[in-house]
Amino acid sequence: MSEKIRVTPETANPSKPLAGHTPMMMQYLGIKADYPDTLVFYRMGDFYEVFFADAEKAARLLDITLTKRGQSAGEPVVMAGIPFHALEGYLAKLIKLGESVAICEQVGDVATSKGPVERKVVRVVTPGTLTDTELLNDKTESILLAVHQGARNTCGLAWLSVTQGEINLAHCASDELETWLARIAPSELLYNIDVTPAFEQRLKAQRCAASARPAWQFDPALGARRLLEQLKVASLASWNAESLGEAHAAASALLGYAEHTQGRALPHVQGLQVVRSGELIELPLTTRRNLELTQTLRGEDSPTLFSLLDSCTTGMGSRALKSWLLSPRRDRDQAAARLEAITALRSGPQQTLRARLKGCTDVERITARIALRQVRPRELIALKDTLQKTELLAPVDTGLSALLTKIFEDLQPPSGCAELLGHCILEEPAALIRDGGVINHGCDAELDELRAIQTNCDGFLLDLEGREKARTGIANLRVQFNKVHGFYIEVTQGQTGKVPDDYRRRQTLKNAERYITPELKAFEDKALSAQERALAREKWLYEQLLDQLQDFIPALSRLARAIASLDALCALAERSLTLNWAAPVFVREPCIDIAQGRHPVVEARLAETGGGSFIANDCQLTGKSRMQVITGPNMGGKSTYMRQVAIIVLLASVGSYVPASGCRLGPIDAIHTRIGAADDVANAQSTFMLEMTEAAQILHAATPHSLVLMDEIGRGTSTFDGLALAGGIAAYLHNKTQAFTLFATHYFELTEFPARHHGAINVHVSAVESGADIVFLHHIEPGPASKSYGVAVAKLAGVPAAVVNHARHALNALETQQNETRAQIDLFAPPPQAAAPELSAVDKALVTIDPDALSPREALDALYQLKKLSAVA
Ligand SMILES: Nc1ncnc2c1ncn2[C@@H]1O[C@H](COP(=O)(O)OP(=O)(O)OP(=O)(O)O)[C@@H](O)[C@H]1O
Repeated sequence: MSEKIRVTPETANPSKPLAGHTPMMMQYLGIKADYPDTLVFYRMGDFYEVFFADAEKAARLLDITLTKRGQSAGEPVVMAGIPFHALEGYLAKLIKLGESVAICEQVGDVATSKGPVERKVVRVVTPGTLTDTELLNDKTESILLAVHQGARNTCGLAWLSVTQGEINLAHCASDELETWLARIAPSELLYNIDVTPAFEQRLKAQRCAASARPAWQFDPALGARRLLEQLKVASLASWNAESLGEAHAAASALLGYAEHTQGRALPHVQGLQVVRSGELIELPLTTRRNLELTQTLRGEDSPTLFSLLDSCTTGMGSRALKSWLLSPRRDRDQAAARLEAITALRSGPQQTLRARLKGCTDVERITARIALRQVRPRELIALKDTLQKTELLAPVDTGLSALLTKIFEDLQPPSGCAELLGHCILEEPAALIRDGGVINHGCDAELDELRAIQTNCDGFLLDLEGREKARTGIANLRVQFNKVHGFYIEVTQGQTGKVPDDYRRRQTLKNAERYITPELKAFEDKALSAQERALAREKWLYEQLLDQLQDFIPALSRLARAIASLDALCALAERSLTLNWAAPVFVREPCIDIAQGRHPVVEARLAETGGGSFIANDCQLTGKSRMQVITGPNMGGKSTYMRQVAIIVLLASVGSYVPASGCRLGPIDAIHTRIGAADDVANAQSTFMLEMTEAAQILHAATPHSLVLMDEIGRGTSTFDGLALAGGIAAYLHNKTQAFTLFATHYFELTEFPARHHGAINVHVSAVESGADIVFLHHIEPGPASKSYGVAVAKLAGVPAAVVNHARHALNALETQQNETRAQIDLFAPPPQAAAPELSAVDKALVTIDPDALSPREALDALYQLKKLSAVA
């Protein structure tokens, strides 16, 4: 019965006058006017309905049927609906598509209301403010970010995950915005409607939902006030956050929007963190992508560095580990503390602890849901079990680790919380409080009594039946119940003469009469209302329990953080043991000194597929020898080697053990990568343009403390162009930037670079020829590669023999020709100074004139002479 229905402009536009609409449509349109850009799900009985333009959109996105019913203001009402119990599934689909949904529930009393029952939007579900377990990914935060475009090319940022308890603030230069967005990875972002079109364009280019909010919401003074109220403090001084006016403006919009979506304040958000440029090691988006930190180049979750590392037993641990991996700090205090903790855990306790952590519920998200009063009964039981479990997480031998000592201090479950939950909630409660069957027996006398009435019902009726049979002498008398008529005593027609006076007729059937007595009526009133009253009582008691639980929120948040950190540290300890990793050593002098390093993901894949063992390689970059020019055949292992160096540097900076037999690491401020080239068609950038844009960004941003990976720069254009550019870029990195650089290239000419640049050396990946075939040894050796083996690799790849033969002949011919005509080109010579231009006749004449030695007459002559010369020129 799907019928294609068009929405007329009249009904599509809810701002039109409401006159002429049915009362219900008036109510709907009134609510919709407050949510013009959001799908409104309007509760009607067992369905959520969407109307008019929303209905068209929902029908299209959700593949549900569009229908037309009745009339309102002379127009058919176009609508689509979903059953209320299937809400989660439809929400998940819409959120994935970047849509937001306002959930409008019936809040008034159906029995007493005149006209449509009162309805209200109770929450707005948006991609960046998710709290439902079913909609959230266990291992990823859903982050809401507000961006404020400030004066003088600065931006204020404020972000949070509604299921965490912390607000983050930052200021950044406008041109660093994309780097920050890559780091924060928001699911939804908000910006001031008054931003410049160019700025808006940059925000919209992000792959997340972005919406413009009214300018007044980005008010610094309002933001500062909101922060103080939220954190319940008198000043932001202890975070050094007083002067971050632009971030305050962003925080104002952020908190306003988050509260608006939840329909209430966020009492669990009580932490603040100020993230400052320069505190973190830069990991630009290209680096995250190229190193496949959390996503493969094809956009999958595995195999990545994170999927390899993440042996956490809880979602909280996985999320903490991911955030550690993506935000290593430049100062190494945090990394050193983690390293110390991992070392202590490796010596034994990690196994016991991991076994005990297994099965811990998501305390962090449940805590947020308690604060937002959305928690479900079964989550509370899971929380109780976890609290009892954490009591078992007695401090292990923490060695000298201050971090572990602190974690064990915070692991104490809040006293009385588990007991309260055990006392109040049934061990196996119903899924939703609205169904009843949640509150424990013995928790509330009134509820127990109401439940007793229901339980004792059968006994009472049997007893009454027995007594009435004896009183009336009617042997086949029955006491029964049906939904329409309630309780009754049924007497067959032949026996009605024996019925006593206090029997009142309720219903006459063909063969029987049905009666009620005062005693049965009194019981009926009590029994029927008992069920309803018990349900209402349970709901009320649940609300009371939520009130009581609010006091535990700070302690529960602390506990959640402690479990998350312990789990992440245990996972890193386990990985280091299983994968045979070593502890890095931090040193002050500039260096990246790796002994027998491996690429952990390639190594794991080789082990999995039985593809042979991984060949470990050293890498030494020091203050004096900062650049390696890496040559060797395709498939030889250049990219793998470069990536493994970056991954080892990153892991060490996070505080993890590393896949090597040893690693000494000096200070690092960034990891830049320029690897591979895929056309960014979406942004209309050609391969070469993209390559040069990325290279330019690196040349501007890198410092002597940065690690730079350059893989085959210049190959996107003609050989000469590419070679010349590659040479220029290498020289700039070597002379100006002085970053630690791994420079892989197929241009053999670049192997001459180290001869002219004292900070660079040649290395190559080894391969040997056996007949016409090639064997890769994947070993990094000093010196340049002797040849490129491109044709041999093509043969290996299955290129037809005829093509390979043709190529081999052509190659020989080309090499001979080149040797004969090779002119010595000095690729790395500085560009010549522009030759001094020749002097013009006027200039030459001017040189001969000495104004102080001329008489007025001579000066006039000279002037005429100059005019004449300039006319000739
Ligand atoms: N050290 C190693 N030990 C074992 N196998 C390796 C090693 N390095 C690389 N390999 C294997 O060789 C394959 C090719 O490596 P890689 O992509 O690094 O080569 P490449 O020299 O960068 O090639 P190209 O120049 O074509 O990009 C890898 O997928 C991996 O399977």
